[in-house]
Amino acid sequence: MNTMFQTDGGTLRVEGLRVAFGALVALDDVSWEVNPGEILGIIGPNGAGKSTCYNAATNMVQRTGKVEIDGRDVSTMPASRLAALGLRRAFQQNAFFTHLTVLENMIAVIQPQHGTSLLGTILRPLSEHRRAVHTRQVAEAALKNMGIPPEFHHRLPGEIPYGTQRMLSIALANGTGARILLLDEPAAGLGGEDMRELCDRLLALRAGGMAIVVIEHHMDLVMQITDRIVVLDRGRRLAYGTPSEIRHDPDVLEAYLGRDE
Ligand SMILES: Nc1ncnc2c1ncn2[C@@H]1O[C@H](COP(=O)(O)OP(=O)(O)OP(=O)(O)O)[C@@H](O)[C@H]1O
Repeated sequence: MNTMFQTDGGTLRVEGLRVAFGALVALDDVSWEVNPGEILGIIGPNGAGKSTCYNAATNMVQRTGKVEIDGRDVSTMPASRLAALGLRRAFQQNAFFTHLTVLENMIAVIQPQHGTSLLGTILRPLSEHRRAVHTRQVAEAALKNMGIPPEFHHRLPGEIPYGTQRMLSIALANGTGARILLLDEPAAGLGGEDMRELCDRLLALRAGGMAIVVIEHHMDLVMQITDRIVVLDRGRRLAYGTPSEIRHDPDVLEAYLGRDE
């Protein structure tokens, strides 16, 4: 196994999440957890509350309920500090700096941990130069780990194939130091070969110890790679279990899997 994938994964646990937008209860008493080396799937019909779950878990929306990382209550911690604890989120829309190359995007993301400073460049130019070279190497390795080959590193994100763009958005969320990754429909718009590539990469991240949560509409992918699944329906947790348990759950079959979507 590629040791670059090794990570000190974390445990994210949410308990009794509740979010209301006026009279609409978008999330009602929802609990789940994901541990190092696990993939948790969140599924449900449109409007079931999946994205709101992420917003609630990352303290980006007003809610009640509890969020814990490694047993520590982080319910009131700002989203930026959660990122420093290793909780990272990749959005469904590929969010890149469109005028920077693929490599520059990666460097921008990892700069806080590995980067150079203006003052340092003026006062200690040689050591800052070494740091810049090191940052670039770390960025190149992070891109290669997500299957983004060197020939794309100097292109703009909009110029690389769509499947590779999806990998780039995961690589950027991962950056360095990610321990828990929240992915929003990572397979959206992907074809067969790209889908297989995505599965392989996610399984490699899991094998390296990362805790991963995926919101996903592609049932094949969810059933294939997840350890546990949360099924949401109209803001409530309809079922929670292994793929096999979910596949045979009568409530799930009736409410979601049985529908033509
Ligand atoms: N900021 C908001 N203000 C008002 N209502 C909202 C807001 N965000 C979400 N909702 C509502 O909350 C419910 C849950 O939305 P959410 O986006 O979490 O669903 P979802 O399961 O992610 O759906 P999809 O699969 O379509 O992305 C929906 O009824 C949605 O319209």
